[in-house]
Amino acid sequence: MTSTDLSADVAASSSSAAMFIPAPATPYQGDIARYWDREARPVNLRLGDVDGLYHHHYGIGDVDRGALGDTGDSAYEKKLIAELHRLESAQAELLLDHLGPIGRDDTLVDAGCGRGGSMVMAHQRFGCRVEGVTLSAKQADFANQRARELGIEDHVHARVCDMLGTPFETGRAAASWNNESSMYVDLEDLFAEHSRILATGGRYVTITGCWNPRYGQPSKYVSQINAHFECNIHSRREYLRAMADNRLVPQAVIDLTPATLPYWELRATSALVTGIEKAFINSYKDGSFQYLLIAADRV
Ligand SMILES: C[S@@+](CC[C@H](N)C(=O)[O-])C[C@H]1O[C@@H](n2cnc3c(N)ncnc32)[C@H](O)[C@@H]1O
Ligand SMILES: CC(C)=CCC/C(C)=C/COP(=O)(O)OP(=O)(O)O
Ligand SMILES: [Mg+2]
Repeated sequence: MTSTDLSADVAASSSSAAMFIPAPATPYQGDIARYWDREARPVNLRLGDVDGLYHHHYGIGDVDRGALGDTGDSAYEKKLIAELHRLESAQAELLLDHLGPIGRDDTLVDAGCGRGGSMVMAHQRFGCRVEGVTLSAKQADFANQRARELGIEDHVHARVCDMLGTPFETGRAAASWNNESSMYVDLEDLFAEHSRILATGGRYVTITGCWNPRYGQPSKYVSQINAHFECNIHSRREYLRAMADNRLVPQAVIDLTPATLPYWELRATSALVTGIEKAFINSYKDGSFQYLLIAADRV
């Protein structure tokens, strides 16, 4: 498969001046586009500055207390930022681990690509082409600028586009994913589109926060997270049902809740707190909210 095979949108360009920005499909999507256009939280930008990989997702894994050193140390906050960033990159590595065997000639699709950190990591690991979509022109510009700086703009490209209606050809993507971006869309519509673009035998992966049906209904903490990000968190049941409806058969379902708690406990001690930390910690601890990885085969 060549890099141009996947995209029917020949007019798309990585140059921001030439970027075609479609009108939002719904008023809600207009709100979300504005939200991410305006977003500039230090907890995201300062972490990205550590090594140039800019993420808008959370971290997993144990905190390396040795690397953090003494809280009284003048370099402590800088080390804390580096540690939070390391855990966020570990999260993206885990997602990439579940994409299956990917060749240099393959194309991957990042649905809701943000500033493009996961796309860069995917290209660096597999040497393949990665196409990202986001509602935010600012984020797409940022991701394309980073790709140019790294000299990988011929392989990594972001565009402003609704993930529910992409310009990608049917049945050509080797793998696709949502990294903390599926809570902005209807899951039946989302998985219908992934199912359309994926090759038969291709792999879909999501890492997401979802409410736990065992708790009963979305807890007050889940409602706080929804309000904070203007999103609509789905239940674990909805994910599995919508996948089954759309020829996506789960191969792995991993509860990452215990693995993400150390990230949140550490972040809550940082000067970069945003105020949402307690809602995540409380909802993970009371069992109303789960951090989940689901990897599914397109059959
Ligand atoms: C929390 S950020 C995650 C970014 C990225 N996946 C990461 O891990 O860094 C959510 C992203 O979803 C995107 N998004 C939300 N709804 C979308 C839609 N309908 N189509 C395309 N992107 C969407 C936003 O523009 C934003 O880039
Ligand atoms: C797991 C859930 C429910 C995620 C909601 C989507 C979201 C906003 C993710 C993190 O983005 P970010 O990195 O911009 O957020 P923050 O500024 O809090 O780090
Ligand atoms: Mg963040």
